[in-house]
Amino acid sequence: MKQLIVTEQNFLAEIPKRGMPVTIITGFLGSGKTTLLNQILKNQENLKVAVLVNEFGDINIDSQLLVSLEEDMVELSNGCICCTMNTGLVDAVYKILERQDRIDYLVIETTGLADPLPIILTLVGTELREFIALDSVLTVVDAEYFTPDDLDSPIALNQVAYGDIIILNKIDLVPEEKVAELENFFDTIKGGARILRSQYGQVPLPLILDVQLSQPEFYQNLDLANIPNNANHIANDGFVSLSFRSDRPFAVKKFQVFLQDKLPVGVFRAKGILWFKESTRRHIFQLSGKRYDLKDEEWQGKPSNQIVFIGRSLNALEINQQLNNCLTR
Ligand SMILES: Nc1nc2c(ncn2[C@@H]2O[C@H](COP(=O)(O)OP(=O)(O)OP(=O)(O)O)[C@@H](O)[C@H]2O)c(=O)[nH]1
Repeated sequence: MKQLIVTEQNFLAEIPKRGMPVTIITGFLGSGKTTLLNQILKNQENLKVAVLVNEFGDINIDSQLLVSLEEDMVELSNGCICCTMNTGLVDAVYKILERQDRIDYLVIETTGLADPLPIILTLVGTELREFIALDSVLTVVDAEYFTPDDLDSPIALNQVAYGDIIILNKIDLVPEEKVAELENFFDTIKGGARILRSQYGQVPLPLILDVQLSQPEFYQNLDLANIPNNANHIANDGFVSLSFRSDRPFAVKKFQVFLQDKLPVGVFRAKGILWFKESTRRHIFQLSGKRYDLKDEEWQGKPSNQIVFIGRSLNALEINQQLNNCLTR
C-alpha cells in the first residue's frame, strides 16, 4: 500500500499573514466528512480552528459529535448552504471574522448533497475575498460505495470536479486492488489533483491544511453562463430528510426490529443520538448505505432521542409512526 509519511512538526505555527485560510470539505453523504473534520480538530496544534458545519435536515447531529471544540467555535446553518448561499454563508463567515479572539483557520463542512461551486464562488467572488484565502477543497470519497456512475449526478460530479484534494476514505473496507483502481480513475479524470488514502479520515495534516492548492483566478474566470445551475439539486436528486425527536427512550429490541425489518429501502443515510431504556449511555447511531453501527458514550446533557433520515421517496408519517412504536410506554 502506498503510504505518505510526513512529520507534522508544528507546521501551522507559521501560517503567513494573509486572509484567514479556509478549507472546504465536500463529498457525498456518509463518505466520512465529519470523521475527517474530527481528525483535524483532534490533531491540530496551536491552531485555533473555527468550523462551519452545514447539515441537510433540521437537527444538526454532526455538530454534537465534534470533538474538543468550544461551543461557540461552530457556526451552524440549517438547510443547504449551496442553495441558500450568500446571505447565510457570508454572515456566518463574517461572524467568525469579527470575533475578538484570534482565529487562525476556518474549515467548512458542507452537506453531502451540496454542490461546492456556489460555496466556492461565495468565498472567492464576493467581498469576502478581501478577508479570507480559500486554501483548498477536500473531496472525501467513500472507497467502498463509489462507482464512476455516481458522477452522473451533477452534484457528485461537481464535488469531484472542484476538489483540489481527493481523499479515498474507508480503504479498510475494500481490497487493495479496488483502492488502486480508484486511484487510477481519479488520476485520469483529475490529473494533477492530490489523491490520498485514508481510514477514518486519518491523513497527515500538512498534506491537507495550508496547502494553498486553490486558484482563485480559475473561479474568477469561469464562464458562469455556461455552467449548469444546480440550485434545485435536492429536489432534482429526489432526496428528502426527516427527523424524529423524543424525550422518551426507545426499547432496544423494538428499535432492532425496526432497523432489521421496517427500515424503508429508500433510506440512504441516517444518524442519531439515541436513548435506550436498557442503557445509561448515549448511543451514536450511524447508517450509511447498507452499513450501520452504534457506539456508546457518556451523555453530555439530558437524555433524549434525535435521529435524522435522508433518502429518496421516504414516507415521513410511516417512519414517524414506526419510531413512535419503538418508544417505551
Ligand atoms: N469502516 C470505516 N468507516 C468509516 C470510515 N470513515 C468514516 N466511517 C464511518 O462512516 C459513517 C459516516 O461517517 P461521517 O463522517 O459521519 O460521514 P459524512 O460524510 O460526514 O456524512 P454526512 O454528513 O451524512 O454527509 C460513520 O459511521 C463513520 O464512523 C472509514 O475509513 N472506515
